[in-house]
Amino acid sequence: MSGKIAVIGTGRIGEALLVGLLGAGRAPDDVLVTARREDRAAELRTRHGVRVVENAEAAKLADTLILAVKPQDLPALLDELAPHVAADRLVISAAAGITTAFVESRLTPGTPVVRVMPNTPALVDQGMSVISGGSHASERHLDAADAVFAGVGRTLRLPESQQDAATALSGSGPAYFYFLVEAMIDAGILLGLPRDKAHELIVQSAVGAAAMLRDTGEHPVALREAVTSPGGTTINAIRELENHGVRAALIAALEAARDRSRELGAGR
Ligand SMILES: NC(=O)C1=CN([C@@H]2O[C@H](COP(=O)(O)OP(=O)(O)OC[C@H]3O[C@@H](n4cnc5c(N)ncnc54)[C@H](O)[C@@H]3O)[C@@H](O)[C@H]2O)C=CC1
Ligand SMILES: O=C(O)[C@@H]1CCC=N1
Repeated sequence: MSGKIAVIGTGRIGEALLVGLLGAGRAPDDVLVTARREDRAAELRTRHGVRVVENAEAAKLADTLILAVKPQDLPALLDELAPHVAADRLVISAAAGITTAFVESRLTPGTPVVRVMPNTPALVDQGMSVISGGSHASERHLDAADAVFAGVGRTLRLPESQQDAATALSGSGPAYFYFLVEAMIDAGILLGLPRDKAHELIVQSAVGAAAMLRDTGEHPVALREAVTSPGGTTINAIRELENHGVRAALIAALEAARDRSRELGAGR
C-alpha cells in the first residue's frame, strides 16, 4: 500500500513522525498534515513544506491516516472523520491506551485499523514503534504500517494485549533517559563542572552507552560490570543507586505508566 499519508494532529509526536517520514525520503507532496490552529498550520507549512488541510480533506485524500491526537481528543476526532473515511483506507492510531476495537467502532464497519505506539526519536530515524492489528487489519495492512514506521526507526509487532506495557517501555521510554541525563548533569554541577561541560560529558556517555547496548549484543549487566573496577569509583556510585532504590523506582514507574495507559483506554 503506498500513496498519500496524512498525519492528523501534528503536535509533538505527529511532527516527529512528519520529520522522520520526510527525512526517510517521502516526498512532501505525498504527506498531508492537519492542525487545529492557523498559526500552527503556517508553522508546519513553512518548516516542512507540506500541505496543511482540514481533517475531512485529509481523510478523503490520504490512503493512510495516522491519528496523533491526545487519547481524550480521539473520540471527537473519529466522529468528525468517520463520514469521510472510506473502508479501503488504513487508519493508524498512535493514541496511548486506545484500543483498535474502540477506533473500529467509530468508523465504517470493516475499516482496517492498526494501533502503533511510536516514540519521539522517530525525529532522528531512531524511533521504536510497536504495531498491533485490529480485527479488520490483514497482513497487508500490518506490512503497510510497518513500512511507514520502519522509515523512522525500528518496528516490532506485538499482540494488542501488550500495547499498554509497550507504551510504558518504549513510548514513554525516552523521557526516562532524558530525566536521568538531566539529573546526572545536575550532579556535574554539584561536582563543580560548568553546565555545558557536564552536558557534553553526560550526553556523549549516554550516546556511547546506547551504541554499546545496540552494537555489541552484550547484556547490560556485562557492560556495567566492565565499567565497575574492583575497589574503584563506579561500585561506590552503584551502591548509592541501590541504597536509594533506583531499580525499584524504575520498576514502579513503568508499572504506573502501564496502568495509566490502561486507564486512558478504559471505558472507550
Ligand atoms: N509525545 C510522545 O512521545 C508520544 C505520544 N503518543 C501519542 O500521540 C498522541 C499525541 O501526543 P503528543 O504529540 O504528545 O500531544 P500534543 O498535544 O503535542 O499533540 C496533539 C496535537 O493534536 C492536535 N489536535 C487535537 N485535536 C485535533 C483535531 N480534532 N484535529 C486536528 N488536530 C487536533 C492538537 O492541536 C495538538 O497539536 C497521544 O495520543 C499520545 O498518546 C504516542 C507515542 C509517543
Ligand atoms: O505521555 C504520554 O501519554 C505519551 C504516550 C507515550 C509517550 N507519551
